[in-house]
Amino acid sequence: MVDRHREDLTVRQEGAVLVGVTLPNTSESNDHPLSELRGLAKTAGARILGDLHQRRNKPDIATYLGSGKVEELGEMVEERDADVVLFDNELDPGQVRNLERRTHTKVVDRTELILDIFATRAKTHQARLQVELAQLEYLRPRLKRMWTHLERHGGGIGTRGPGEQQLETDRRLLDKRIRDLKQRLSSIQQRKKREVNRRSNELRVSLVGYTNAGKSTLMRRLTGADVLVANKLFATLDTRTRQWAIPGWTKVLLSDTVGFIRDLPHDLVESFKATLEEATHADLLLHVVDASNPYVREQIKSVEKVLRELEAESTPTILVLNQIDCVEDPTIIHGLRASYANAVAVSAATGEGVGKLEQLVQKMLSERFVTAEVTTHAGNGRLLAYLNAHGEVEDQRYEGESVIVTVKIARHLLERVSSDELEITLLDGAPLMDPVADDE
Ligand SMILES: Nc1nc2c(ncn2[C@@H]2O[C@H](COP(=O)(O)OP(=O)(O)OP(=O)(O)O)[C@@H](O)[C@H]2O)c(=O)[nH]1
Ligand SMILES: [Mg+2]
Repeated sequence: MVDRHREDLTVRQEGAVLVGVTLPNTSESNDHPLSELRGLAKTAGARILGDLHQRRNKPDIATYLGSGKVEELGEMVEERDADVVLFDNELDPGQVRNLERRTHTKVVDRTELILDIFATRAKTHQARLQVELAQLEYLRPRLKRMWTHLERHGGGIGTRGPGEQQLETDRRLLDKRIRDLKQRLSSIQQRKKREVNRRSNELRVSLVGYTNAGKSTLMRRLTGADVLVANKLFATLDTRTRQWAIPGWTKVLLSDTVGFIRDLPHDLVESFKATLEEATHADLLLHVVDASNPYVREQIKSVEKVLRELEAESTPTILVLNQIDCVEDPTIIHGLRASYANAVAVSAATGEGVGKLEQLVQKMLSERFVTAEVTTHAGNGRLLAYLNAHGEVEDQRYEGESVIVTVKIARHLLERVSSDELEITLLDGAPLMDPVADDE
């Protein structure tokens, strides 16, 4: 049952008609209301046969689209021999059913389309499990729809009278699979957490941002990593981490991860939470945007919303205004820099501005980190272990009964160990806070 439905979701090679309804509260400009859906449809491999757009004060309860427009859609589908209607909005199961009935074709809403793209692009074990979980959560309340669909096309052995009993059995199987997936994902997550804890002396910087902004291109530019770059939405679905040789720091790790999108389906955020948190719980975030996109401000807002959902809004962040080689009007960059603190204009493609970005990263890391000479008695093994675990020990020498350690360490972690048994001399960075004061 589940597999059958998943086959239905595949829109590859299919001829599609795009539909979007703009409601008054949408903040988007009027330029190309369906341009993003067009990108999603192409990424899913659909051939676009036509589109239809409507402005409404509120969605129609039965069909989302107004009834005149539904007629028009039906005609367009027939005329162009479309296999599927792709909807830019999120539909409830009843609306899908009504639209399918009236247009005599398959109707796929925005959430289902994004899930489908994720399903075809997921490569690693973890990403596959996460996508399957999101799909099943999406499917569960819609099980009934599939059965009525079968009944309608009526008949044949094996499809007769599935009824409530069959539905119950299916739901139970589905719930069992959902539990199983959650369990497997949580054990993967725990294993990863242990790995991260073991490497707690490394500094983590993560690239986050709207899909197709240029995160992977920037990752390549900064670390030389051979990551996939593509003019497709959701080219990257897994987190990739590489050493970043940034002057003055030896243990900086840079991670590239899955992009965000407006109205990212809730089930997907939930399922991908582990992957997203892995990236967002960093020492520093590089929020990459495509400054040449007319919707850049909306995209920044969408990303900030997801970051809040992931409780990462307080992580220090640099806004990377990427693709400036494609921005013709300089006032756009000026405007963005005026609205956002810590913004740097770059082109990941040409390398312009990347030096400035590295300088700002160095500066922001230095604000959180200090280099210090810590002097203590040579037998203070606990402190030495602590400094090695949480900081980057650059030098360690003995003088009589004492040991002097030169260490680069997060300011608050050093403040935590200040005591009478040791002496701290700062080699760089602003003075430490009084040790009795609260952490940060
Ligand atoms: N002109 C220009 N194109 C760029 C720049 N940065 C990225 N691109 C192009 O933008 C497209 C998307 O780049 P990616 O690096 O794959 O974007 P991403 O943010 O990793 O996208 P997802 O993984 O899909 O979220 C590719 O076609 C890149 O070649 C830039 O600075 N200038
Ligand atoms: Mg990418």
